[in-house]
Amino acid sequence: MIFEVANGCFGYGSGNEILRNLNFRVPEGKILSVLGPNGVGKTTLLRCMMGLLHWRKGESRIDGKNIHHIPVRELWKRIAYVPQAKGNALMYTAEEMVVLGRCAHLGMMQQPKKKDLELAREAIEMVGVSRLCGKLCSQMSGGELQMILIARALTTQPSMLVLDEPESNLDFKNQLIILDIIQRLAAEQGISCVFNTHYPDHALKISNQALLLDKSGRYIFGESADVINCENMERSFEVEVYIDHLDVGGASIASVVPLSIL
Ligand SMILES: Nc1ncnc2c1ncn2[C@@H]1O[C@H](COP(=O)(O)OP(=O)(O)OP(=O)(O)O)[C@@H](O)[C@H]1O
Repeated sequence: MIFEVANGCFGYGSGNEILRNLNFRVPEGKILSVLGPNGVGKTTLLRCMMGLLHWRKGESRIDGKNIHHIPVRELWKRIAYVPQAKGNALMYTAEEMVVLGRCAHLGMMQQPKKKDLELAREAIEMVGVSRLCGKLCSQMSGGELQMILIARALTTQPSMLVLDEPESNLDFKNQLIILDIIQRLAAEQGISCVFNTHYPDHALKISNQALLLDKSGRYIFGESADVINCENMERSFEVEVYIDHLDVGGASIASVVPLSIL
């Protein structure tokens, strides 16, 4: 599946445009990271991309087709969204919450079948949180709920996974688990992934492409290593940035360090 935004413009209500003339494409099996300062419009961008908010101008396309011309159920079979883990801790157990990922695949009033439950359990195992199966989401920590929401998205078996700051709330190990899952889904199953992040190191580690927003409404889109450089990061975040590459066991790992406020 090829996902595309053509001339996307958005502002809330009658307010100023916060996203202006966005043009980018996510090819099948590629990973796009979205970066930018707090409040610049990253979550808004994800929501516009998926049609949860309407572009003022422009459109989102899947394989060349405006997503608003795709039936809703069909769309949510193809896209799975992991919102930030806050405010949606309903009275479901972890397992029930993850099975909800199968909703778009079930008919009206249809109960999940054995296969749906198996897929849910596989996803729970994949993210390594089987111990949480019977626990109520309302009684989970932010990080635990985040892992469950990611499992729910995997249960959908989407063509594209959209994640809003998937590593926030997570400890080092769980951050690596999630980054590894995203990389494997893309490489092994051709699933495209788009994720917002405040960790440029993570973007450089796993994303093929990056989209960097700044508060003036400008953006830079391209290969991650070209976009996430000192000059662009300094202009977007208004901080002095140092980028180093650590040689660890023959692998080069990028480290992006904020030095001082400009
Ligand atoms: N429903 C809304 N109505 C009006 N303005 C909104 C609404 N939701 C968000 N905004 C504003 O739009 C701007 C972009 O918000 P958004 O949540 O997309 O930013 P973000 O880049 O994801 O931020 P963060 O990094 O802090 O999560 C912010 O100024 C925010 O206050």
